[in-house]
Amino acid sequence: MVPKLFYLTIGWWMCCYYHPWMNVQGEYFSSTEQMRQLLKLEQSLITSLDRYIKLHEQKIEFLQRQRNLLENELKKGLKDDVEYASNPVSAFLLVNRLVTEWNRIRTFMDMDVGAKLQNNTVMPTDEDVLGVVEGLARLQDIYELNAREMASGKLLDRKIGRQLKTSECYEIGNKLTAAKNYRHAVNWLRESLRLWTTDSPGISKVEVMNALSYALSQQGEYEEALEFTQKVLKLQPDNQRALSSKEPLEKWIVYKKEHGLPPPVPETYAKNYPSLCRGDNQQSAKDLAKLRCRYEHNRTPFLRISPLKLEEVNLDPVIVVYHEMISNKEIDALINIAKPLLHRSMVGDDQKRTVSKTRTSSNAWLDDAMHPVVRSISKRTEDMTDLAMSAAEQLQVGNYGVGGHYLPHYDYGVPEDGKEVYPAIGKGNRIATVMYYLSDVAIGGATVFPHLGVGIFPKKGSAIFWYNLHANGTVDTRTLHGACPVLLGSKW
Ligand SMILES: O=C(O)CCC(=O)C(=O)O
Ligand SMILES: [Fe+2]
Repeated sequence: MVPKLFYLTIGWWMCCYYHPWMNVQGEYFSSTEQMRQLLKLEQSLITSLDRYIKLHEQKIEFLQRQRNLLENELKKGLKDDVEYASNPVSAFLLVNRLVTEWNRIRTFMDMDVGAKLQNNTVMPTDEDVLGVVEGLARLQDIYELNAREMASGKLLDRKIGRQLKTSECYEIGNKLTAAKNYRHAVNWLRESLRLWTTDSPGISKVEVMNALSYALSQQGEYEEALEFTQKVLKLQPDNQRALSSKEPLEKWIVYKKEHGLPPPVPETYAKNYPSLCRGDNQQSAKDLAKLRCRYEHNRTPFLRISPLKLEEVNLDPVIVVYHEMISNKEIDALINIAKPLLHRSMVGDDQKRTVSKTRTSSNAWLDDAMHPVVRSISKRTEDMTDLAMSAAEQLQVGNYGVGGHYLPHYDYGVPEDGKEVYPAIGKGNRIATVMYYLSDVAIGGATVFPHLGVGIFPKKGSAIFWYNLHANGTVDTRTLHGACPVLLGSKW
């Protein structure tokens, strides 16, 4: 007799997980803070997968027990099948088993265990993958990093990670190809091929060579592309991808010989920008000799009690650094207030604000009313600049992740004739900028002024100040400035 175990409805796998803290909105790649959420997401996916596996194991165990009971019954029948089949009671049991019990088993087998892979957090998207890969290519450009060194886990002579595997280099190369960044794709695919051994899991040499051939061809390197295609065909004469690219490559080689090709367009940056990012200050020795450090102690009553440590960085236009302007405690408070408000930074004016590759960071706007620390920073900024904060915008907190940057730009706006610059704010143009560094950055992340040859590296607690406009209110184009990509660390 088969016990009616199936009647015990399987309530124990009806459960639901929910992590309220995991509800970040997309665009993870734009800051370290958002990327950090992804580690939490992965952790919860693992927990959820564990649960799913466990429930499946329980389901299998249960089915196994049922199977054994049914088999015992069957064995009894087979022992004397004629008798079993002709006995009205056992005949009933047989038919009943097949109709009822086996149906239950079938239903049970199809039953969901009630656990799904949890993704109540917004999963990162292809756009995030692209963002990270573009950030990586940008870092390679600006900091002159080659794929082989990066793959070995080194960053400018610092060991920061493990050696990458052939499949990981292949992944990066492929994503760069998808981003049409063939120059970097070629280098990563070459590295993948160099690292390839017969033990490399998950990736065949043929796949790498095909990918490399394609990226090379997109760079106009048809000859080498063809060499790889031919190597593929030697290993796999019927490889479809190689077969279909061979002929076009041969044609392109002939075309290139006859007509030549336009040179590839290199990534262009404002003059001096990459070298300033790498730390090559370009002020003349004569200009540097005029710069001073001093205490500012007599402009306001507050400064008498608490003088400010000022370092001149440039005299015309004036750029200064104030040291030790904000305490670690205040920084922690500001960051904590900003964290839940962070979203992808925009560019443009009030009329048209958009997400742009020229600025990859996250930011949040804080109002004085939100917290005493915001008010106190506003007050301090007033003491520092001698400018009234009544005409200032809210405090903006920004966070850049690895590869995050802000290409050279002006902080002032240039309105159409007769129009207000920032109508939504209605306070005229941005006279000056004050920027507090709320973190150190392990490598990179400088604020640079390409026209002036000035580069300032973030130092936690210091603040920089400059005027965007001349004293007569016209714009000062020498204030072009940008935030270099963060190479290692998180910039606040
Ligand atoms: O992060 C920096 O170093 C510069 C930021 C900046 O220029 C801006 O937010 O306007
Ligand atoms: Fe700026």
